[in-house]
Amino acid sequence: MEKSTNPEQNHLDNLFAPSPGEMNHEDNDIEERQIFSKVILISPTDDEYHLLMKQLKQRIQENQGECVYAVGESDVDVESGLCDEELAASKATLLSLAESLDCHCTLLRERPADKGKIAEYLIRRIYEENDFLEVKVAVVGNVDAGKSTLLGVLTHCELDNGRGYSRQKLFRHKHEVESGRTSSIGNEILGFRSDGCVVNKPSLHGAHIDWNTICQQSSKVITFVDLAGHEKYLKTTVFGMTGHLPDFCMLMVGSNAGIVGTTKEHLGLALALNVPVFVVVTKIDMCPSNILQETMKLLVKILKSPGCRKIPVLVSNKDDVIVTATNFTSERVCPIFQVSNVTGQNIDLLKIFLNLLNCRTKFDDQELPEFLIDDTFSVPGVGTVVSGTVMKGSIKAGENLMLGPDLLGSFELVQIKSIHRKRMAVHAVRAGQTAAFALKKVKRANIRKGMVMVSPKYNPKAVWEYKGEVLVLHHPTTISTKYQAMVHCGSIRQTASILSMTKEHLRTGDKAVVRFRFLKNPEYLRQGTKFVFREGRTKAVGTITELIEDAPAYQSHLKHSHTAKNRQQSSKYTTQQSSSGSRRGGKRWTQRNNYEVNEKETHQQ
Ligand SMILES: Nc1nc2c(ncn2[C@@H]2O[C@H](COP(=O)(O)OP(=O)(O)OP(=O)(O)O)[C@@H](O)[C@H]2O)c(=O)[nH]1
Repeated sequence: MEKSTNPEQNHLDNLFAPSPGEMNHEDNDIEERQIFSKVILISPTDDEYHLLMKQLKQRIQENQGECVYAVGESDVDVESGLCDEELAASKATLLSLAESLDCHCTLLRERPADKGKIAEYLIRRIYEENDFLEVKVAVVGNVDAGKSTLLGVLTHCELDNGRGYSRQKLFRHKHEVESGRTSSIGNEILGFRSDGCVVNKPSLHGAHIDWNTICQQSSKVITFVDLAGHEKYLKTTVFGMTGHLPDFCMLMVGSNAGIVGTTKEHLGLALALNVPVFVVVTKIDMCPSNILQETMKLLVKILKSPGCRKIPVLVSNKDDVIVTATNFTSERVCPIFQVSNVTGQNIDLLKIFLNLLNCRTKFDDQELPEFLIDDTFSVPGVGTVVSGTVMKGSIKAGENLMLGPDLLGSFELVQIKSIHRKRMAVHAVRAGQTAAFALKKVKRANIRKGMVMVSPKYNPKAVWEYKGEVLVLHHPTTISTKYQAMVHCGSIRQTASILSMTKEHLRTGDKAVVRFRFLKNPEYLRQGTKFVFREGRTKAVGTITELIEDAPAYQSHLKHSHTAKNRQQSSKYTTQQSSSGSRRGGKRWTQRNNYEVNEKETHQQ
């Protein structure tokens, strides 16, 4: 079953909203024990069928469009499992339920039980043509771990030659092609149909993969945020982890090189930001088994250490994939894959795992809109374009939103000319989706990463100061007041100074409530947001606990802001020139109107 093209069928949101009749259904007539029994699907009565439908609908809604359903398993039965005939009858009921809810039902596996078998099915919503579920995976790991290569292999469905063939398809800058080293943030997409099959196909004659086709045919799209491995690009990597709001982190380790360079740093960052991690150990085709064993031993030791407290699980077959994927968000499980990009060993297991990953954050599209900007572009013929993530509500083309804060902390009303989602023109986007907006009458030079676009009803305010609960992950000596470091919070990246703290000094491992002040301009923050505070090897993480709205903008800051604004405006001319041909501006657009995010991000250190 492919994506639904029937408009009648496509009102899935309506379909998924509980109808009043259903809510009033006499659920109590059916004993709880009965409805949760393992035999309920074999031959349900009408009432039971309706209740099963309601339960399934709820599970799918709670899990953002899909769930794994185990037939023959139940908490209320003493013994689990069904015989073949019972499983077949249960499957027929499940298929009928799934079809009524416009979902696809795919068998994941059958496993032996106390009595007979248990069958696990993936029930996934069939989305309308331009809609799909989005899951973001940040790809981190040391230089040469094989990050770009694996992404090339996964998204272009072609194996590597061990000499950089696959990564050539992904590099975004000439110097990257020459050095073989990623320096910027890049995005790649892998689409899955509602039945779990991969949509991406090998590209003919090295052509770029067609995002439009992938998105149109997919029910789930995994966006990989490929982050640089080299230490000198750490700032870019931290920005990718905080600003691109990944659901999961894929930590890559070259089996022959082991846990070296930035590997631990990247793992620590993911743990600090509470992003679930899975590990992919590459190059197993060329690694002697004793070296592979050593790498695995050290990896497991680090993951189990008190700082990580993970439960490492080596994934070596489909059963392991299903168990780890279905327990991934809730448990401390850390799946480990051993793959070869050259022979393709275990790449299929990784794809099944990715297919089962689900978006971690629950977004509310009923609230007023809020959009976080993580990049800006100047597109010839289109104008200024901003890309980022819709955090709340839904946003339509033509809508007016408040854009800000500028260097003085003000917001201005702007109109959205048009919207792209994964390079496709769409009329609207909703919470949880990434998007690019073309803006009317706004100069690119006046927009920075970390700015937001929100509903005027929020009456948005920027703050110079905030308080946060901070944990120091590493500092060579002690941190005191007046200490300055870079704050990364969402897409915000600005130096801040410590004004006060609840302890006199902070050392590695210390916790305190710290009051920060931005040095350059006020920012739009939200309570509860996580942030990273770093400078060189010093690293601290925290959560914003209080926004100090009445903190003054000192005269010196105002002056600074004015000069910065003037400088920005004078650089505008150069930026616009560069966008119309020169490569120095860093963003060259090869295709008109093709302005979705991610492709080119030039911020290097
Ligand atoms: N034999 C073998 N070679 C691999 C494998 N994976 C990657 N390589 C090779 O390893 C080299 C480095 O791979 P990259 O993908 O550029 O590594 P990276 O982690 O993206 O490196 P940065 O972009 O610098 O962070 C390339 O020459 C790849 O062809 C593998 O599984 N087996």
